[in-house]
Amino acid sequence: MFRRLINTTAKAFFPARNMSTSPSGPLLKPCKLALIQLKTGSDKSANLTRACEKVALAAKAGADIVVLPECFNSPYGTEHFPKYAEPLPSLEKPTPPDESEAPSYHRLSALSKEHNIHLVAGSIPELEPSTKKLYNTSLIFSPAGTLLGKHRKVHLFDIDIPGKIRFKESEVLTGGSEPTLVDTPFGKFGVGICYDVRFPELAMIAARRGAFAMIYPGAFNMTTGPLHWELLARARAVDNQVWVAMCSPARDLEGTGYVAFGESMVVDPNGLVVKKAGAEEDMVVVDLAPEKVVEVRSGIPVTTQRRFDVYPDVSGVAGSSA
Ligand SMILES: O=C(O)CCC(=O)C(=O)O
Repeated sequence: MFRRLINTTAKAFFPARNMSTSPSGPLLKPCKLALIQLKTGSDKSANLTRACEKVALAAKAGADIVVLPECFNSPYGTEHFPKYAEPLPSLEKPTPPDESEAPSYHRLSALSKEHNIHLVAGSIPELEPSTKKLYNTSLIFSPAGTLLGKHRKVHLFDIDIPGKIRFKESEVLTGGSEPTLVDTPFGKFGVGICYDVRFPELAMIAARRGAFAMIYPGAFNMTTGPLHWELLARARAVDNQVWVAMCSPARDLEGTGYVAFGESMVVDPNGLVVKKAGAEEDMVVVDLAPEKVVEVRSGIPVTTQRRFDVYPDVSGVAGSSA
């Protein structure tokens, strides 16, 4: 039953037209990727303005794809999500609500268009007007400012480590129900949000459907950040022989709220950290070379050695080349 559900979801989400991979590999041309490790506060408009300024700098540095962190337009906390949430369009219903209702959407769309970049716009709290449900949502824009993808965080961050950290997103949020794969002229990439990185399936599904990278806006904390942030990024990269990008807010030890870990990073398809930020506001810029995925997969050919006769293929494309 579980297997059937996954396969159905994956097939529904990744239509056949998205299934081919170029003979040259999943990254079709050189790509400059920039992660903005942003300092955020409680003023939504100020957060957006700061994000716009930093994205402009990334574009000036030649970035093709720019990534913002999880919950970059609000403080991170269940008490804040309802107050900051906005209705957002979807691929199925692309007409956006008015600017007064969805200011973040309009500013981010204009931003990607102004700088002619692909923008993985971190995540923001979303209100679904028809159900009144709230989601933690990443919008992905094309250089024309159109919506290319929308990822609703699938795995909600519900943890309790006594004496260290308790967080329960499910008190107010609903989990998304689809993996996300975005098609661009560079090739395809998958998107997950923060806690999603702990679940290898989303990255496996994306990689086996032809992705060259997984991009995770995230906001780990001072307990699980040192434990697992880098380990998980490297694990997803080496499992799938793809690039992995993790983009965090800056660490703010002076505030009174949730303290994000920082250390945004890009990991290569060999699982090596190529570049990593510290705790402060920063920008990580990395050139992704098209030959890297091909080279790593040809040297260690796990992508062709899988045994789907022994275990199921969660991507629903057994026999695929990734
Ligand atoms: O998985 C973790 O340790 C942190 C996850 C998290 O902070 C989040 O999902 O927002």
